[in-house]
Amino acid sequence: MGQRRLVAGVDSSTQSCKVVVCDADSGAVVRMGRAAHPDGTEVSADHWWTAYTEATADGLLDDVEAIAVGGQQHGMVTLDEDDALVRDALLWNDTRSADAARDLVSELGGAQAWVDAVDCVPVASFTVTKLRWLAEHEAANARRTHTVVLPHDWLTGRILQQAGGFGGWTTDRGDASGTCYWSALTDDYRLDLMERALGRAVEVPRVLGPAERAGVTDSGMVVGPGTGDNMGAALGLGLRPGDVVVSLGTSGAVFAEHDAAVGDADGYVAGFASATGGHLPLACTLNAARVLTAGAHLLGTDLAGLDRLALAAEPGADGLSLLPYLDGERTPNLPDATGTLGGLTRANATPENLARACVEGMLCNLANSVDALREKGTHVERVLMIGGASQSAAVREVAPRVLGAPVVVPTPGEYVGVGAARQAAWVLTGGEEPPRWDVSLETELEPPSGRVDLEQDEHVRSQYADLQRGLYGKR
Ligand SMILES: Nc1ncnc2c1ncn2[C@@H]1O[C@H](COP(=O)(O)OP(=O)(O)O)[C@@H](O)[C@H]1O
Ligand SMILES: O=C(CO)[C@@H](O)[C@H](O)COP(=O)(O)O
Repeated sequence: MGQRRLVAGVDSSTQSCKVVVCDADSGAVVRMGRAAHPDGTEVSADHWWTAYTEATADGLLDDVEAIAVGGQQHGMVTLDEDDALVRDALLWNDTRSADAARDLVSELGGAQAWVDAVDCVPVASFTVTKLRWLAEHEAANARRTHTVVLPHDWLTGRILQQAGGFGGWTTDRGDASGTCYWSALTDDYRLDLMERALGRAVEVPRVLGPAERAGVTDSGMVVGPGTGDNMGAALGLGLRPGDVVVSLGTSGAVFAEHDAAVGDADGYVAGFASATGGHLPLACTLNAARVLTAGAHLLGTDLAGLDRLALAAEPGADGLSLLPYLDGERTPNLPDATGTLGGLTRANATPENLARACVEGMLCNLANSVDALREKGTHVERVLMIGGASQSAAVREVAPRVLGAPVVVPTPGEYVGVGAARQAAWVLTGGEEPPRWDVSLETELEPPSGRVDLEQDEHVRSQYADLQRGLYGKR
């Protein structure tokens, strides 16, 4: 038998850094490490390096031949001419650039003009809006900025700076497409849009091909291009036509592989690029798994307790609905919104109903994103549900009903990390396609089809939609 070859994938996400070491042929996870990131929407990139170092301590990367990094998308990492950090990174969930987003949209001539340019409508999450905020609020930092990179670009470069082999900053199509100054329509930068935001164009990372090397360390470890975390998850899951991913991490992300741009001037679906050379239309909420932790906290219980309570309530929580905009919201674009509990009466004011409303509210918000993808021509044959909150029993009960599609839960795993590792294996072995790695399923959940069930499910969606419309006048 030939010797086993090892590759590693990193998921440097909002809440933590997870590193998986996989068998390059089969994708089997051999070992893994993790470390926490600090909370907050403004974080020094140095923390990501500290967490990566901690997660890979004690020889985790021994004998690893190639590595790639998947990272939280959009974060603005500013570097001076010596590549030192100018300021803390502003993350995807930092909403201070909401006014900048509005200004940029109107200055270019409206949402359609942005869709024509980069297939995305800027919202506070996107890097271009953070650059405008920097120019308007921190002129000295804006002037010191020589290069702008994304979280995964920074960690990839830092690995090479530390271990030898750094040849300049790099990125990939997937993550670059989340800046709004790189276009998946033309596969090229739109530095005029960066200049519009920041007042001048600065250095940007070189965009590598899907299986191109970012570098090789002194010890001979190949470093892949890496990608955004959602593009990494798509690679890790090996999506087939009809698959739509609903990822319930800090963010709620809904996406599918596509062979063409989507062009959504309503701004629900962003026209991102995939890590394999195609498109990855994606709708993303700021509020997902942490709605459940907040709900549990409110009820004085833990996540298992929240599950028990939610499962003891009837669908629709006896009329109680939650608009889950606890951290503001991005999809729909309501950066200043807060959470709203609607339909509260003395009769329905129970812990069970409140727990149910948290689960249903989080999922109704994401169901709107699934519908937006459907409206843009995505065929939804089944939903692949991943991310921390996919482990919740109540989420598993409610998801197929509210999303209106069969839901499969892959065997629990770090799919962003596995996707990055699959990219690393691809870079190592070459070839037109990434290596075939099988994904096993833990469970398949069919939506109930009885008349009463369907009426209940429709009711859950419509009471949520009524509350939303009443307060904000839109989906
Ligand atoms: N059984 C569970 N029920 C609900 N939420 C869970 C459960 N297990 C983990 N989570 C939540 O999942 C989140 C982490 O998921 P993850 O996909 O790793 O997020 P991220 O990639 O954004 O860091 C945390 O907010 C955690 O509370
Ligand atoms: O902004 C987006 C996608 O557009 C988020 O999905 C981030 O990429 C962060 O993801 P998680 O930390 O929740 O995995």
